[in-house]
Amino acid sequence: MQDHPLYRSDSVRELDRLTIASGVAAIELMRRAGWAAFNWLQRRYPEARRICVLCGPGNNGGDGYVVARLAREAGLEVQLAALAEPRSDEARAVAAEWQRIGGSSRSRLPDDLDRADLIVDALFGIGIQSALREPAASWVRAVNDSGRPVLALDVPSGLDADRGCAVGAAVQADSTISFVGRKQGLYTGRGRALAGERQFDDLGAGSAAQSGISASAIAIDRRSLSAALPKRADDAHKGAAGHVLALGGDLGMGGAIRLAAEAALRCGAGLVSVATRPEHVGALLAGRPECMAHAVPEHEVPPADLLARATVLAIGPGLGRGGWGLSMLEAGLSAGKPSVLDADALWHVAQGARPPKRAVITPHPGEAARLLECSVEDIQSDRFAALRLLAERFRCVVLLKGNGSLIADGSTQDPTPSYVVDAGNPGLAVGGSGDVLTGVIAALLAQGLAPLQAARIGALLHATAGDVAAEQGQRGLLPSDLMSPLRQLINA
Ligand SMILES: NC(=O)C1=CN([C@@H]2O[C@H](COP(=O)(O)OP(=O)(O)OC[C@H]3O[C@@H](n4cnc5c(N)ncnc54)[C@H](O)[C@@H]3O)[C@@H](O)[C@H]2O)[C@H](O)CC1
Ligand SMILES: [K+]
Repeated sequence: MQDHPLYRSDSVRELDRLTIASGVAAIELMRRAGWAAFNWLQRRYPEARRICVLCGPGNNGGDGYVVARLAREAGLEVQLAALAEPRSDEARAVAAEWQRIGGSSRSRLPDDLDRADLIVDALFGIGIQSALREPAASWVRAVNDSGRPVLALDVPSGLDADRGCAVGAAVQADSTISFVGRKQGLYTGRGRALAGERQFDDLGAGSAAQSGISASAIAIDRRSLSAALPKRADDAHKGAAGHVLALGGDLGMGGAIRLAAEAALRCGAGLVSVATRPEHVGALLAGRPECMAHAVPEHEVPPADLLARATVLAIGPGLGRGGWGLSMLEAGLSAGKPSVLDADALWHVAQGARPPKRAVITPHPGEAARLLECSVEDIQSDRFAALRLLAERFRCVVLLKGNGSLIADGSTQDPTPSYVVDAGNPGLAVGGSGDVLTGVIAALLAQGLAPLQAARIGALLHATAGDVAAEQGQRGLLPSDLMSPLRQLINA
């Protein structure tokens, strides 16, 4: 599995401290950071000639002085502006090395920032915990307004490296190179967007695991897929891959349950049944005859023998918030089977319905806000904290959707790490995309994956399919466009 451990800033500081205690001088770490950043600069921006390095008062700024010196020694045209004098001994030392080779440092932002080929953001790293004060905030806004590519050192300045949010102004980076430990806040929410392309260098620091420092989360990407997918035996028969029963599709929302059912088929479920409004049965069978469709009129529930035959339930796509939807949900929950609860099923959960232990709930930030009785801003201001609260409250597997979806398992006593899906793009933020995800996870549950694994791999599969589909453009990406890449990836 290509899993990357992610850390909170305090753990990275501890690793930093242990590395220094092991005999690597702090200035040596800073020089290594500068070297790693300059090497990345040369690889990623080979055409850049005019570099503007912006240094802050802390050690992030120190990294910037090293980059400026290396760039000047390599013959690039380098301007350096310092927000304030460097504060630590090591930052002062590398600033002196910059001056020794003739480098100057102005205290005002260059007024020709927009003529730089590249801006190096060495203003702030993991040392901020609140909205940037002035003049830092104005410098950050000027950087973003310049329209020039930005290489951020360690963390885009202004971003909270633990929560993945920016309370005030924050740099929009083209790429970010982080040091020593990957910061969790760069992998989800706004942090994933602000970081741009991420690069990492451990600076030769000891591995966190060896130092007893535990990861706060684990990032999984498409390279994790093939090892984790359920394998199909050569003599497999359709019953071996389970039977998904999808419940939903209230009046006017027949497409949602169709998308979930088709995604379940495309991801290898052996049998897929749909229980939906009578009005949708004809169209559903015409469009996807591989499904079995059962009409559930008003005031009725899915037949007991159908619920008994299903191995997995997918409840929620187009379910609606009325009595019909609630009775469908209650019938499904009474079956006590591994279930995926999404969309309006979560609305009913917010009203008091309880997910079973072997459930996966898949709220987007708005649904999470309703479940936790807070605002969407609260959710997005610390997605990791929101995930833990949801897992603890509902005691099941939670998939918090969004840029860098998060997964945690609240059904066990011992806390499992949070998983971060390092894939996906804004093209997936369209109606129907969540219905497809519900079908994907249901298919993996039906093929025997445990709820946590089905949620992790299902979310990764769905996001990666979105990245494949987005190769033809993010705009106009329809959830139906995911079906073909899903089929390719599930057979990878
Ligand atoms: N282990 C590693 O990852 C390595 C880290 N290095 C670099 O060092 C920084 C962390 O340095 P630190 O001095 O602790 O913090 P910053 O450089 O981020 O700056 C903090 C600086 O900023 C001032 N400040 C704090 N809050 C605000 C605010 N809201 N508005 C304005 N100013 C603020 C505060 O006074 C501090 O002086 C890390 O990110 C790496 O880049 C090592 O060099 C390599 C190993
Ligand atoms: K920075």
